[in-house]
Order: sequence, then structure tokens, then C-alpha cells
Amino acid sequence: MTFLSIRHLSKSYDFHVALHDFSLELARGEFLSIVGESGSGKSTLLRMIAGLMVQSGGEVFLGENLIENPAQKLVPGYDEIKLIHQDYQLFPNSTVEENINRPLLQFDTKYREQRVNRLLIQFGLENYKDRLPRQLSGGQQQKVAIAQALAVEPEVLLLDEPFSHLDAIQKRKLIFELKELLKEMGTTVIFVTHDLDDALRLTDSLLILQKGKVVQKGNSKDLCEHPKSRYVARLFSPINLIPDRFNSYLRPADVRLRTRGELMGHVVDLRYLVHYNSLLIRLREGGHIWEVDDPIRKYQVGDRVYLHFDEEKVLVLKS
Ligand SMILES: Nc1ncnc2c1ncn2[C@@H]1O[C@H](COP(=O)(O)OP(=O)(O)OP(=O)(O)O)[C@@H](O)[C@H]1O
Repeated sequence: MTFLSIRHLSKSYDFHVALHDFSLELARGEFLSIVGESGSGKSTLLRMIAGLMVQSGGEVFLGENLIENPAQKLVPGYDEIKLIHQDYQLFPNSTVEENINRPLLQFDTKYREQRVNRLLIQFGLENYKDRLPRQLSGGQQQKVAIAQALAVEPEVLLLDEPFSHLDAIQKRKLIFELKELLKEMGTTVIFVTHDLDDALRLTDSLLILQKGKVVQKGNSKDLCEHPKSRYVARLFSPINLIPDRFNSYLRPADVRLRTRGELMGHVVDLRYLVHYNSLLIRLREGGHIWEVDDPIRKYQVGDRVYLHFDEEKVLVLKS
């Protein structure tokens, strides 16, 4: 059953259309990642969903209730829908505990104490509760910001690249912890990012946004195997253009390397990665450079190789 319903939402800034006719339905507790490059309209969309920006057209409903925008509502925003972005602001002179407690001031003391303690435990922040934000790492500060947003038990959490200040290891850990926590709480989540890897750590369900338009929506397997455009295909891996064939591409993992054949090239670069060597191969035909996986780490820079592939692996991408 639909819980969050976004109907024909659009936004123009002066004459520039930042978001075109966007519709989406999410069930309670569903997770979705929206992936798009910088300027594709991700933040604009989230701010309108949260009721923090006036839209040019369309409506957002949470359950039966219309989400009013700042022109319709005296105090913009809702406790039920919380938006967290990378430039979160903690109160610098308040402790971790006080920061998490801030949104709860209208509740009675007993409830506040219980809620804050629970969040401190859930986020592993019990030992840091008396510290000031500047005495925490970036990851811990980000956890405090998220715990603060969750204090009022929002039904919907909107995450606008909130992990971009963190290093890769911290980020992976936080996304993993957050995923478990949010599933347990039954929160409905929309995560926007330009990084497909981050998106896939949180959710399998993806929507790809480009220049304010939805280009594809589905699970990661569908999008990886049947991308509708080069942009979607390239989010998953580089793609290699097949010489003398229009709009036909291969992923690095779908090319097989042999010592004889027709399509010939030379290895010009090699990167050692966890599961395979990634080779750059200059093709004899047209001098194209292909990126190809070498899972058995057989080839070296300078080697001559022949490239083979199965027809069913060819991606035909017109745009
Ligand atoms: N206040 C504004 N006035 C005019 N144009 C704006 C304004 N805010 C955003 N835009 C434009 O709207 C488009 C979408 O911006 P938005 O910030 O929503 O994209 P984004 O996908 O979140 O980008 P990023 O990943 O860089 O944050 C961009 O072209 C941007 O320049």
C-alpha cells in the first residue's frame, strides 16, 4: 500500500527546469536510492518532499495528508519527514546527549530520557554522550546528526549525500549500521547520491535521475543487465565500444582474453584489484582503448592479446 506518494512534482528556477514531472509511490518501510550526477535535481526533489521548498507543480502526500510547502504552512517542514544533508549543523557548545535531546524539548522528561538513551545505544554513542561535537570524528558527528533527526521518530528519512565527508571505510560502516537500524525502526528512506556503490550498500532499489528526468527505475540487477542508456550502463562499470558496430558496447567483465583470434590489441596498462587485474588494451583497429578484466592475472603490459565475447553480452545503447 502506498505510503509516500509524489505526484507530478516539478520545479523551475527562473527559466531553468530543475525537475520535470516526477512521480513516485513508496510503501511504508521501503528504501529507495536516487542516483544522479551533480545538478540532476536530487536536492531540489528532497526539499520539496520534506515541505521545505515551494514546487512549481505537483503534490506530495504522506498517507492521506497533503505535504504543504512553505507558502502554505507557517512553520515549514514536518516532524514526520526529516531531511539530513552533508552540511548538518550540530550545536557546537552542546554535548552529544544535549544535541540529540534538542528536538524533544516539548516532550516530558521521562520520555526524553528514554528516547535519548535508546538512540545513544542504537548509534553506539553511549561513551561519547558528554563530548562536544568538535571532540568527535566526522563519522561520529554524522551519527549524532542522524540520531538527532531520528529523535522525533520520523516516518520518512530523506538522506541527501550525508556521508560525503567520510572516508570510504567509515562510510561503509555507517551505511551498514544505519541500514540495520532503519529497517528495525520501519522508517521509509530515500537516499540520494551520485555514487552508485554507496546506493547499493543501502538499497537494491534504484531510480536514476538525469537533468531533472527519471531515466530508469528498477532493481540493481535489471539496471545492470538492461541499462536504457550509456549513462545508466556506465554507473555500473566502464563500457567498451565495439569497432565498426553502431552503439554496441561490452562491459570489462564480459570480454574474454585469448592468445589467438581476430580482434587484436596490446596491453598498455594494468591495475591490480582485489578479484582481478584491470587491463587497458589498445585495439589494433582504430586505436580504441578497452578496459578489460583479467581474472587469472595472466597478462602483462606489452602483451599481445585477442579479445572474444558472446553476442548476448553486447549492450546496444542508442543514447
Ligand atoms: N536556488 C537556485 N536557483 C537557481 N537554480 C538552482 C537553485 N538551486 C538549484 N538550482 C539548479 O537546479 C538544478 C538542480 O539542482 P540540485 O541542487 O537539485 O541538484 P543535485 O542533483 O542535488 O546536485 P548536487 O549533487 O550537486 O547537490 C541545477 O542545475 C542547479 O544549478
